[in-house]
Amino acid sequence: MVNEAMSVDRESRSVEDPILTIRDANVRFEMDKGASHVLKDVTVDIERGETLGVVGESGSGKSMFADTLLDAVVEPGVVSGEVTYYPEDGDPVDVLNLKPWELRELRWEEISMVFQGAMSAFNPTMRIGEHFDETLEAHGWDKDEGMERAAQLLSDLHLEPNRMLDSFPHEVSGGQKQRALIALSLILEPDVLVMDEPTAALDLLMQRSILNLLYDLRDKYGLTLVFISHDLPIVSGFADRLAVMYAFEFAEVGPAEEILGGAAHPYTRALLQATPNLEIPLEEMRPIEGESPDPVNHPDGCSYHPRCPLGDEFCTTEDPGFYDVSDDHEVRCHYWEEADEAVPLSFGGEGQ
Ligand SMILES: Nc1ncnc2c1ncn2[C@@H]1O[C@H](COP(=O)(O)OP(=O)(O)OP(=O)(O)O)[C@@H](O)[C@H]1O
Ligand code: NI
Repeated sequence: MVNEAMSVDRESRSVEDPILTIRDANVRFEMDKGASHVLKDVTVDIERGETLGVVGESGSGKSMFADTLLDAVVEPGVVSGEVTYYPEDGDPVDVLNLKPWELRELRWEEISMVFQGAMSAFNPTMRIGEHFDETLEAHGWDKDEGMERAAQLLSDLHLEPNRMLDSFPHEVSGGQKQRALIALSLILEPDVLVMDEPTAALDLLMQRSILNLLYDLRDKYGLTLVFISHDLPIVSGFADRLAVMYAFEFAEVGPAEEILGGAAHPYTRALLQATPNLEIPLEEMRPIEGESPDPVNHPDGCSYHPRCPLGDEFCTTEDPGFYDVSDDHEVRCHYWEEADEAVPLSFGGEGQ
Protein backbone atom coordinates (compact mmCIF):
# COMPACT_ATOMS: atom_id res chain seq x y z
CA MET A 1 0.00 0.00 0.00
CA VAL A 2 2.86 2.34 0.75
CA ASN A 3 4.92 3.34 -2.23
CA GLU A 4 8.18 3.43 -0.43
CA ALA A 5 10.08 2.41 -3.50
CA MET A 6 8.78 5.47 -5.31
CA SER A 7 9.59 7.98 -2.62
CA VAL A 8 12.75 9.35 -4.12
CA ASP A 9 15.47 10.97 -2.17
CA ARG A 10 16.89 13.21 -4.83
CA GLU A 11 18.03 16.76 -5.13
CA SER A 12 15.07 18.13 -7.01
CA ARG A 13 13.25 17.91 -10.24
CA SER A 14 15.71 19.36 -12.69
CA VAL A 15 14.48 21.99 -15.06
CA GLU A 16 16.14 22.71 -18.40
CA ASP A 17 17.57 26.13 -17.77
CA PRO A 18 17.32 27.13 -14.11
CA ILE A 19 17.65 30.77 -13.19
CA LEU A 20 17.44 30.02 -9.46
CA THR A 21 18.04 26.81 -7.58
CA ILE A 22 17.04 26.44 -3.95
CA ARG A 23 18.46 23.56 -1.91
CA ASP A 24 17.32 22.57 1.58
CA ALA A 25 16.29 26.09 2.51
CA ASN A 26 15.38 26.38 6.17
CA VAL A 27 14.53 29.36 8.36
CA ARG A 28 14.54 29.27 12.13
CA PHE A 29 13.84 31.83 14.83
CA GLU A 30 14.99 31.32 18.40
CA MET A 31 12.00 32.20 20.55
CA ASP A 32 11.37 32.08 24.30
CA LYS A 33 9.07 29.11 23.77
CA GLY A 34 11.71 27.24 21.74
CA ALA A 35 13.05 27.12 18.19
CA SER A 36 10.47 28.18 15.65
CA HIS A 37 11.03 26.44 12.33
CA VAL A 38 9.22 28.54 9.74
CA LEU A 39 10.68 27.26 6.44
CA LYS A 40 11.46 23.58 6.17
CA ASP A 41 13.68 21.80 3.66
CA VAL A 42 12.52 23.63 0.57
CA THR A 43 14.27 22.38 -2.56
CA VAL A 44 13.12 23.63 -5.93
CA ASP A 45 14.46 24.87 -9.26
CA ILE A 46 13.00 27.89 -10.97
CA GLU A 47 13.16 27.84 -14.76
CA ARG A 48 14.31 30.92 -16.67
CA GLY A 49 11.24 32.70 -17.98
CA GLU A 50 8.63 30.75 -16.07
CA THR A 51 6.00 32.01 -13.68
CA LEU A 52 6.04 30.03 -10.45
CA GLY A 53 2.99 30.51 -8.26
CA VAL A 54 3.36 29.80 -4.55
CA VAL A 55 0.12 29.25 -2.63
CA GLY A 56 -0.80 28.31 0.90
CA GLU A 57 -2.82 29.38 3.91
CA SER A 58 -1.83 32.36 5.99
CA GLY A 59 1.17 31.48 8.12
CA SER A 60 2.30 28.57 5.94
CA GLY A 61 5.71 30.14 5.23
CA LYS A 62 5.16 31.83 1.86
CA SER A 63 6.83 35.09 2.86
CA MET A 64 9.70 33.19 4.48
CA PHE A 65 10.27 31.44 1.15
CA ALA A 66 10.14 34.74 -0.77
CA ASP A 67 12.49 36.48 1.65
CA THR A 68 14.94 33.57 1.50
CA LEU A 69 15.34 34.01 -2.28
CA LEU A 70 16.88 37.41 -1.60
CA ASP A 71 18.49 36.66 1.75
CA ALA A 72 16.03 39.15 3.18
CA VAL A 73 14.69 37.23 6.18
CA VAL A 74 14.46 39.68 9.08
CA GLU A 75 16.67 39.41 12.16
CA PRO A 76 16.97 37.30 14.19
CA GLY A 77 15.83 34.70 11.64
CA VAL A 78 18.55 32.26 10.61
CA VAL A 79 18.54 30.99 7.04
CA SER A 80 20.38 27.83 6.02
CA GLY A 81 20.66 25.95 2.75
CA GLU A 82 21.67 27.17 -0.67
CA VAL A 83 20.19 29.65 -3.09
CA THR A 84 22.05 29.95 -6.40
CA TYR A 85 21.28 32.52 -9.05
CA TYR A 86 22.36 31.83 -12.62
CA PRO A 87 22.68 35.05 -14.63
CA GLU A 88 22.29 34.87 -18.38
CA ASP A 89 26.03 35.55 -18.70
CA GLY A 90 28.59 35.13 -15.99
CA ASP A 91 29.19 32.91 -13.01
CA PRO A 92 26.54 31.51 -10.69
CA VAL A 93 25.92 33.61 -7.57
CA ASP A 94 25.76 32.09 -4.09
CA VAL A 95 22.98 34.35 -2.80
CA LEU A 96 23.12 33.42 0.88
CA ASN A 97 26.85 34.21 1.16
CA LEU A 98 27.16 37.64 -0.42
CA LYS A 99 28.82 40.68 1.06
CA PRO A 100 26.33 43.44 1.93
CA TRP A 101 27.23 45.54 -1.13
CA GLU A 102 26.98 42.52 -3.44
CA LEU A 103 23.57 41.73 -2.03
CA ARG A 104 22.45 45.34 -2.54
CA GLU A 105 23.46 45.06 -6.17
CA LEU A 106 21.81 41.68 -6.66
CA ARG A 107 18.52 43.01 -5.30
CA TRP A 108 16.95 45.38 -7.80
CA GLU A 109 19.47 44.64 -10.58
CA GLU A 110 19.10 40.86 -10.81
CA ILE A 111 16.32 39.75 -8.51
CA SER A 112 13.78 42.34 -7.48
CA MET A 113 11.07 41.99 -4.91
CA VAL A 114 7.72 43.54 -4.21
CA PHE A 115 7.42 42.86 -0.48
CA GLN A 116 4.13 42.00 1.18
CA GLY A 117 2.30 45.15 2.25
CA ALA A 118 4.83 47.25 0.36
CA MET A 119 2.29 49.80 -0.86
CA SER A 120 2.60 51.49 2.50
CA ALA A 121 6.37 51.56 2.02
CA PHE A 122 6.14 54.58 -0.29
CA ASN A 123 7.37 57.50 1.75
CA PRO A 124 4.30 59.75 2.14
CA THR A 125 6.40 62.92 2.03
CA MET A 126 8.10 62.06 -1.27
CA ARG A 127 6.64 62.29 -4.74
CA ILE A 128 6.51 58.92 -6.51
CA GLY A 129 9.11 60.15 -9.01
CA GLU A 130 11.59 60.79 -6.21
CA HIS A 131 11.47 57.10 -5.29
CA PHE A 132 12.61 56.24 -8.82
CA ASP A 133 15.25 58.96 -8.65
CA GLU A 134 16.61 57.73 -5.35
CA THR A 135 16.85 54.14 -6.52
CA LEU A 136 18.72 55.13 -9.69
CA GLU A 137 21.10 57.29 -7.70
CA ALA A 138 21.75 54.70 -4.99
CA HIS A 139 22.85 52.25 -7.67
CA GLY A 140 24.81 54.77 -9.71
CA TRP A 141 22.58 54.51 -12.79
CA ASP A 142 22.19 57.24 -15.37
CA LYS A 143 19.25 59.42 -14.33
CA ASP A 144 18.02 60.43 -17.77
CA GLU A 145 18.06 56.93 -19.16
CA GLY A 146 16.57 55.62 -15.95
CA MET A 147 13.70 58.08 -15.93
CA GLU A 148 12.97 57.25 -19.55
CA ARG A 149 12.71 53.64 -18.56
CA ALA A 150 10.50 54.63 -15.62
CA ALA A 151 8.13 56.42 -18.00
CA GLN A 152 8.07 53.42 -20.32
CA LEU A 153 7.34 51.00 -17.47
CA LEU A 154 4.60 53.20 -16.08
CA SER A 155 2.91 53.42 -19.44
CA ASP A 156 3.32 49.65 -19.91
CA LEU A 157 1.30 49.45 -16.70
CA HIS A 158 -1.34 51.78 -18.13
CA LEU A 159 -0.40 54.73 -15.97
CA GLU A 160 0.12 58.27 -17.17
CA PRO A 161 3.88 58.68 -16.49
CA ASN A 162 4.19 62.40 -15.80
CA ARG A 163 1.16 62.60 -13.61
CA MET A 164 2.23 59.53 -11.68
CA LEU A 165 5.82 60.69 -11.15
CA ASP A 166 4.61 64.08 -9.91
CA SER A 167 2.08 62.68 -7.47
CA PHE A 168 2.43 62.00 -3.79
CA PRO A 169 1.45 58.47 -2.75
CA HIS A 170 -1.79 59.61 -1.10
CA GLU A 171 -2.91 61.28 -4.31
CA VAL A 172 -3.22 58.02 -6.27
CA SER A 173 -5.48 55.00 -5.85
CA GLY A 174 -4.40 51.68 -4.38
CA GLY A 175 -4.33 50.02 -7.78
CA GLN A 176 -2.22 52.84 -9.24
CA LYS A 177 0.15 52.74 -6.30
CA GLN A 178 0.64 49.01 -6.65
CA ARG A 179 1.38 49.37 -10.37
CA ALA A 180 3.82 52.21 -9.66
CA LEU A 181 5.54 49.91 -7.18
CA ILE A 182 5.85 47.18 -9.80
CA ALA A 183 7.34 49.73 -12.22
CA LEU A 184 9.78 50.81 -9.51
CA SER A 185 10.82 47.23 -8.85
CA LEU A 186 11.68 46.84 -12.55
CA ILE A 187 13.60 50.10 -12.94
CA LEU A 188 17.06 48.48 -12.71
CA GLU A 189 16.24 45.77 -15.25
CA PRO A 190 16.10 42.70 -13.03
CA ASP A 191 15.67 39.26 -14.57
CA VAL A 192 13.59 37.89 -11.72
CA LEU A 193 10.67 39.58 -10.01
CA VAL A 194 9.41 38.11 -6.73
CA MET A 195 5.99 39.39 -5.70
CA ASP A 196 4.63 38.61 -2.27
CA GLU A 197 0.83 39.06 -2.24
CA PRO A 198 1.07 41.98 -4.68
CA THR A 199 -2.64 42.29 -5.25
CA ALA A 200 -4.11 41.12 -1.93
CA ALA A 201 -5.29 44.57 -0.87
CA LEU A 202 -7.11 45.28 -4.13
CA ASP A 203 -10.55 44.45 -5.43
CA LEU A 204 -10.96 41.49 -7.72
CA LEU A 205 -11.28 43.49 -10.91
CA MET A 206 -8.11 45.44 -10.20
CA GLN A 207 -6.29 42.22 -9.28
CA ARG A 208 -7.22 40.67 -12.60
CA SER A 209 -6.24 43.73 -14.57
CA ILE A 210 -2.83 43.90 -12.85
CA LEU A 211 -2.27 40.22 -13.59
CA ASN A 212 -2.99 40.83 -17.24
CA LEU A 213 -0.50 43.67 -17.31
CA LEU A 214 2.10 41.50 -15.56
CA TYR A 215 1.58 38.90 -18.21
CA ASP A 216 2.49 41.40 -20.90
CA LEU A 217 5.45 42.75 -18.91
CA ARG A 218 6.78 39.26 -18.45
CA ASP A 219 6.82 38.66 -22.18
CA LYS A 220 8.11 42.09 -23.10
CA TYR A 221 11.04 42.07 -20.66
CA GLY A 222 11.67 38.32 -20.53
CA LEU A 223 11.05 38.18 -16.79
CA THR A 224 10.96 35.18 -14.52
CA LEU A 225 8.16 35.66 -12.00
CA VAL A 226 7.66 34.21 -8.54
CA PHE A 227 4.13 35.07 -7.56
CA ILE A 228 3.00 34.47 -4.01
CA SER A 229 -0.60 34.47 -2.88
CA HIS A 230 -3.04 32.78 -0.52
CA ASP A 231 -5.62 32.98 -3.29
CA LEU A 232 -5.54 29.81 -5.36
CA PRO A 233 -7.82 30.95 -8.21
CA ILE A 234 -5.77 34.12 -8.65
CA VAL A 235 -2.45 32.29 -8.85
CA SER A 236 -3.59 29.31 -10.79
CA GLY A 237 -4.84 31.26 -13.75
CA PHE A 238 -1.53 33.03 -13.97
CA ALA A 239 1.27 30.60 -13.12
CA ASP A 240 2.90 27.96 -15.31
CA ARG A 241 3.77 25.92 -12.25
CA LEU A 242 2.36 25.86 -8.77
CA ALA A 243 4.06 25.14 -5.47
CA VAL A 244 1.59 24.46 -2.68
CA MET A 245 2.88 25.22 0.80
CA TYR A 246 1.66 23.52 3.92
CA ALA A 247 3.28 23.82 7.33
CA PHE A 248 6.39 25.63 6.13
CA GLU A 249 7.25 23.16 3.39
CA PHE A 250 6.38 22.49 -0.23
CA ALA A 251 3.66 19.84 -0.20
CA GLU A 252 3.13 19.58 -3.94
CA VAL A 253 4.84 21.07 -6.99
CA GLY A 254 3.72 20.67 -10.57
CA PRO A 255 2.24 22.24 -13.69
CA ALA A 256 -0.65 24.51 -12.72
CA GLU A 257 -3.09 22.74 -15.02
CA GLU A 258 -2.24 19.35 -13.67
CA ILE A 259 -2.67 20.47 -10.07
CA LEU A 260 -5.96 22.17 -10.76
CA GLY A 261 -7.28 19.23 -12.71
CA GLY A 262 -6.11 16.51 -10.36
CA ALA A 263 -4.13 17.58 -7.33
CA ALA A 264 -2.32 14.67 -5.72
CA HIS A 265 -1.96 15.97 -2.17
CA PRO A 266 -4.98 15.65 0.15
CA TYR A 267 -4.21 19.16 1.40
CA THR A 268 -4.19 20.68 -2.09
CA ARG A 269 -7.46 18.92 -2.79
CA ALA A 270 -8.96 20.28 0.42
CA LEU A 271 -7.69 23.72 -0.56
CA LEU A 272 -9.28 23.45 -4.00
CA GLN A 273 -12.52 22.36 -2.42
CA ALA A 274 -12.42 25.20 0.13
CA THR A 275 -11.58 27.86 -2.41
CA PRO A 276 -14.39 30.05 -3.58
CA ASN A 277 -14.54 30.06 -7.32
CA LEU A 278 -17.25 30.16 -9.87
CA GLU A 279 -17.20 26.45 -10.46
CA ILE A 280 -18.02 25.33 -6.94
CA PRO A 281 -21.50 25.90 -5.58
CA LEU A 282 -21.18 27.68 -2.25
CA GLU A 283 -22.93 24.92 -0.33
CA GLU A 284 -20.28 22.44 -1.42
CA MET A 285 -17.34 24.45 -0.17
CA ARG A 286 -15.77 22.89 2.87
CA PRO A 287 -13.40 24.68 5.17
CA ILE A 288 -10.34 22.59 5.99
CA GLU A 289 -10.86 21.01 9.38
CA GLY A 290 -8.32 20.96 12.17
CA GLU A 291 -5.70 23.26 13.60
CA SER A 292 -3.10 25.14 11.60
CA PRO A 293 0.41 23.91 12.28
CA ASP A 294 2.52 25.41 15.04
CA PRO A 295 6.07 26.32 13.93
CA VAL A 296 7.49 25.47 17.35
CA ASN A 297 5.96 21.99 17.56
CA HIS A 298 5.98 20.28 14.20
CA PRO A 299 4.16 16.97 14.27
CA ASP A 300 6.29 13.86 13.71
CA GLY A 301 5.95 12.13 10.37
CA CYS A 302 3.88 13.92 7.77
CA SER A 303 3.02 17.44 8.91
CA TYR A 304 -0.49 17.11 7.47
CA HIS A 305 -1.42 13.83 9.17
CA PRO A 306 -3.40 15.43 12.05
CA ARG A 307 -5.83 16.90 9.50
CA CYS A 308 -5.66 14.26 6.80
CA PRO A 309 -8.45 11.77 6.06
CA LEU A 310 -5.80 9.34 4.77
CA GLY A 311 -3.45 9.69 7.72
CA ASP A 312 -2.60 6.43 9.51
CA GLU A 313 0.04 5.05 11.86
CA PHE A 314 2.71 5.16 9.18
CA CYS A 315 2.08 8.84 8.49
CA THR A 316 2.60 9.69 12.17
CA THR A 317 6.14 8.36 12.08
CA GLU A 318 7.41 8.56 8.51
CA ASP A 319 7.92 11.97 6.99
CA PRO A 320 7.07 11.54 3.31
CA GLY A 321 9.73 12.64 0.86
CA PHE A 322 8.64 13.57 -2.63
CA TYR A 323 6.80 10.95 -4.67
CA ASP A 324 6.63 11.30 -8.45
CA VAL A 325 3.16 11.84 -9.86
CA SER A 326 4.45 12.50 -13.36
CA ASP A 327 7.62 13.80 -14.96
CA ASP A 328 7.28 17.26 -13.52
CA HIS A 329 4.82 16.81 -10.71
CA GLU A 330 5.85 15.73 -7.21
CA VAL A 331 3.98 15.33 -3.96
CA ARG A 332 4.79 14.72 -0.31
CA CYS A 333 2.17 12.13 0.57
CA HIS A 334 2.55 8.40 1.15
CA TYR A 335 -0.99 7.74 -0.06
CA TRP A 336 -1.35 10.22 -2.88
CA GLU A 337 -2.74 7.55 -5.18
CA GLU A 338 -5.80 7.31 -2.94
CA ALA A 339 -6.31 11.04 -2.52
CA ASP A 340 -8.86 11.37 -5.31
CA GLU A 341 -11.22 8.99 -3.53
CA ALA A 342 -10.54 10.32 -0.05
CA VAL A 343 -10.97 13.98 -1.01
CA PRO A 344 -13.28 14.13 -4.02
CA LEU A 345 -13.56 17.40 -5.88
CA SER A 346 -17.13 18.46 -6.37
CA PHE A 347 -16.41 20.22 -9.63
CA GLY A 348 -15.14 16.98 -11.13
CA GLY A 349 -11.75 18.28 -12.21
CA GLU A 350 -10.31 14.75 -12.55
CA GLY A 351 -9.68 14.97 -16.23
CA GLN A 352 -6.79 12.55 -16.41
N1 LIG B 1 9.78 37.96 12.56
C1 LIG B 1 9.31 36.76 12.89
N2 LIG B 1 9.72 36.12 14.01
C2 LIG B 1 9.26 34.91 14.34
N3 LIG B 1 8.35 34.22 13.63
C3 LIG B 1 7.89 34.80 12.50
C4 LIG B 1 8.34 36.09 12.07
N4 LIG B 1 7.69 36.41 10.92
C5 LIG B 1 6.87 35.37 10.66
N5 LIG B 1 6.99 34.40 11.60
C6 LIG B 1 6.27 33.12 11.63
O1 LIG B 1 6.69 32.35 10.53
C7 LIG B 1 5.63 31.54 10.04
C8 LIG B 1 5.52 31.73 8.54
O2 LIG B 1 5.18 33.09 8.30
P1 LIG B 1 5.02 33.73 6.86
O3 LIG B 1 4.95 35.20 7.05
O4 LIG B 1 6.07 33.20 5.96
O5 LIG B 1 3.61 33.16 6.42
P2 LIG B 1 2.78 33.51 5.08
O6 LIG B 1 2.45 32.21 4.43
O7 LIG B 1 3.52 34.51 4.29
O8 LIG B 1 1.45 34.12 5.69
P3 LIG B 1 0.51 35.33 5.13
O9 LIG B 1 -0.35 34.74 4.03
O10 LIG B 1 -0.30 35.71 6.32
O11 LIG B 1 1.40 36.42 4.64
C9 LIG B 1 4.39 31.96 10.82
O12 LIG B 1 4.16 31.01 11.83
C10 LIG B 1 4.78 33.29 11.42
O13 LIG B 1 4.12 33.50 12.64
NI1 NI C 1 3.19 36.42 3.82
